[in-house]
Amino acid sequence: MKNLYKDIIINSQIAKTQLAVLIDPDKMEIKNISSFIGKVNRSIATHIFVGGSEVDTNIDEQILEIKSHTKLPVILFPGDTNQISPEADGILFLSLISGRNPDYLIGKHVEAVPKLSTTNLEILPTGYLLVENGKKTSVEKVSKTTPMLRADIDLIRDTAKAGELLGMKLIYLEAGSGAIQPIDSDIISKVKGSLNIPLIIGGGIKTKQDLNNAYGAGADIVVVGTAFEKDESFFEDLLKPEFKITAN
Ligand SMILES: CC(C)=CCC/C(C)=C/CC/C(C)=C/CC/C(C)=C/COP(=O)(O)OP(=O)(O)O
Ligand SMILES: O=P(O)(O)OC[C@@H](O)CO
Ligand SMILES: [Mg+2]
Repeated sequence: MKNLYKDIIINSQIAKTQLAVLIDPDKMEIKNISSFIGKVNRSIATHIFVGGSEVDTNIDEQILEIKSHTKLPVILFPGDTNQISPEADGILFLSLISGRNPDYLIGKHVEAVPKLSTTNLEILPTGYLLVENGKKTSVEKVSKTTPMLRADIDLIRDTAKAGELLGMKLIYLEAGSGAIQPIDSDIISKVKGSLNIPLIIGGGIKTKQDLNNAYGAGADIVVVGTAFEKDESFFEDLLKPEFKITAN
């Protein structure tokens, strides 16, 4: 049994860099998992997230294959209830608090309960906020919600804080998969400044500079998916132990 949340808190307290590699099961062939995970293992990655806005693949089989090649924790990042797998270690139990679609605020969660009750997944209640990035994202389409405006920083901060006050254990600021502009540093630092729980940042992070900006502004965990899908050589920039975060 892993202590996923406890470890995230400890790592945040000791300022250990936490990087989650996002695997979208529809974009990963089972035969390529072993080599991909080899690269993940040699990098500074601390977590593997598995999920997508829409997924058709047999996710159990993929997770078993991932777990046979790594000791890193595997956490579900589900766009829907069909992505719940008992083979993972935990699940980001996302509530899309930037939107006002009841299905994504509480509906899917009620639906998920019977499935979750037959698993040992560690549940990580997560307030999930979608912020505009310059193009329409899959999450926006699937959830039929509007992202928050980048200029509405105080509203983003207050929405994240409301999530914490409701008892959520993590806040995830999402620019959207393949975002043109990742979440701005000033949004990250303002949100982080008001929170007492860890902050996850994702969407459009594709360079070391983007990573440094996010960590420097206060991200506890950064999520990278598309950049590795497009070019696995990005892992070479993130090899341990050489990689060091340089805060701005
Ligand atoms: C409670 C359960 C089981 C599910 C929660 C359902 C909720 C509220 C989801 C939040 C909204 C949502 C659709 C999140 C998806 C997050 C995700 C994994 C995005 C990654 O998107 P990609 O699938 O990579 O998009 P592209 O295909 O465009 O790259
Ligand atoms: O695919 P990228 O752009 O890295 O985004 C990761 C994640 O935040 C998407 O939901
Ligand atoms: Mg994607």
